[in-house]
Amino acid sequence: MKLAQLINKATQMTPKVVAVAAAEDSEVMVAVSEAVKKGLASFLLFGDEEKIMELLSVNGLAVMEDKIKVVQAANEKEAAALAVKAVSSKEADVLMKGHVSTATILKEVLNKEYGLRTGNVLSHVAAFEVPGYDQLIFVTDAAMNIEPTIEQKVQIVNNSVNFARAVGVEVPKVAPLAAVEVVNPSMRATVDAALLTQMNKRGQIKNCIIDGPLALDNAVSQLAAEQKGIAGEVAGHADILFVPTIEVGNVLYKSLIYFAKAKVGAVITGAKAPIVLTSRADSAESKLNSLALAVSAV
Ligand SMILES: CCCC(=O)OP(=O)(O)O
Repeated sequence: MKLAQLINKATQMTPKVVAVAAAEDSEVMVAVSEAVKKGLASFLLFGDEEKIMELLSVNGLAVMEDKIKVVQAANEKEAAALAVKAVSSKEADVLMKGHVSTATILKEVLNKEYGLRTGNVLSHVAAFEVPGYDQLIFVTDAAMNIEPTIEQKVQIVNNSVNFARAVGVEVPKVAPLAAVEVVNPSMRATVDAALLTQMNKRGQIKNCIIDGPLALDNAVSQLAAEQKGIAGEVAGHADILFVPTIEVGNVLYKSLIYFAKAKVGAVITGAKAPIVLTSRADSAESKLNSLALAVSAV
């Protein structure tokens, strides 16, 4: 499955309404314009009305009653709050981060009064198309959970498995990553990886195959796995790379983009609605890929 195929698939679904927080960003507006032209979604754009109108016209679009509405917000925080409220009141199906920091939008998402919490752990999942690697590879969690407990890790795995299944990977192979492939009691990532593996074997984590700890090389390269004598169904064929901390995930996310020239789409799952959450520095293409992923997962 390629990201372009996901966009095609998403255009065949019932168009969804997306609420964008701080839409006054050129890359966001290119993605919005492409999504409208492809019939992927319609948009509620919250933010600096003057700048948004300017960017709409640069992209050959205007306010259209049924496709694009613009709502003025005084600042990033207000834009985020209004966009979140639009989703919680069911005016919109999907929330999208515009030119606002991850912390600001997530604070509104977690607001007790009007936020999008469900009682589950919310977590970030990114789908990468890496040149030279012939399948989509998912990374979780690069943006939300800092240093999750084992209970949170179980929910993060479940969120990523549900998401991968929603976009077409029926039984995802999950590699909990660590620096080594054996359990070392002084390396928490290896202990938690072994627990996740055993919980999967005993049916406590379903709909996927988990095997770890694995290092990144033997999770994604059969050759590396063979050279290190690592066998199993996941080694060399991982669909989901489960990272132990946000630092590992964020560095892996940005390394894949800047060094490996990967394409990406990314969302937050586990909330009442999918949340498109890419880096502010990500391209319009990444934002469009993320919209397609979010629409496919609603
Ligand atoms: C991986 C997406 C979260 C992130 O790092 O966002 P910013 O680069 O906008 O801080």
